[in-house]
Amino acid sequence: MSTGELAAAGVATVYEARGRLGLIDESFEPLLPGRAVAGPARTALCGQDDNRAVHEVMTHVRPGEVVVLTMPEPRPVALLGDLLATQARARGAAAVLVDAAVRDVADLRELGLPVWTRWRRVRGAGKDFRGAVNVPVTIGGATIEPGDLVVLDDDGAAVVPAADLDATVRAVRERLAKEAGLRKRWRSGELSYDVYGMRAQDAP
Ligand SMILES: O=C([O-])CC(=O)C(=O)O
Ligand SMILES: [Mg+2]
Repeated sequence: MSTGELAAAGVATVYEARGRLGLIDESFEPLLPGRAVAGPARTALCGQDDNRAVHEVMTHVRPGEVVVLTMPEPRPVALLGDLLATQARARGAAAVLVDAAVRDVADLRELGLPVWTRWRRVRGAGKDFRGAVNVPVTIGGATIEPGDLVVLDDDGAAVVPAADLDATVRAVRERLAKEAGLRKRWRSGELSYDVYGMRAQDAP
């Protein structure tokens, strides 16, 4: 399976298939709604309100990666705008996940690189603190190690540890098959309330 298969399955399915693990439990706005992406994480933990580490992490980005940006206390400060995103795009990044703000939103959309962000805000970041790149980061209660698979869609974001990828792929395929079977039944008019025995249980 390709990471594309996990992207197509979607965040909710990947999370459920893993037994409700790996949810990045935070609200993100997809600047390009409708896009679904999965790719290995390339991480930067910025200094507080500072994006020097974003400049540095661009030197590491490889094609297909999801660039993950955070800072010690996420705040609506713009870590990324069109100039930095243009570098990510040129290096072949699949997406950027920003646990802070972005700006130049119209240009980011024009660029076509899908960006998920916690806030849109113009307030600029400093360039004074090195921060750290290629380190584990924690976002929305989930720890993302560099190289872990990050899945993004209109629902939000989830992470799959690199070591769990094969097992996750199997579990996702099973879940998709199960959901396809259920969808067929619900389409034909059957009701989960009956099929799952809830009506019988709730009967007086
Ligand atoms: O320069 C910055 O700090 C962020 C920005 O607006 C850009 O990348 O275009
Ligand atoms: Mg800018």
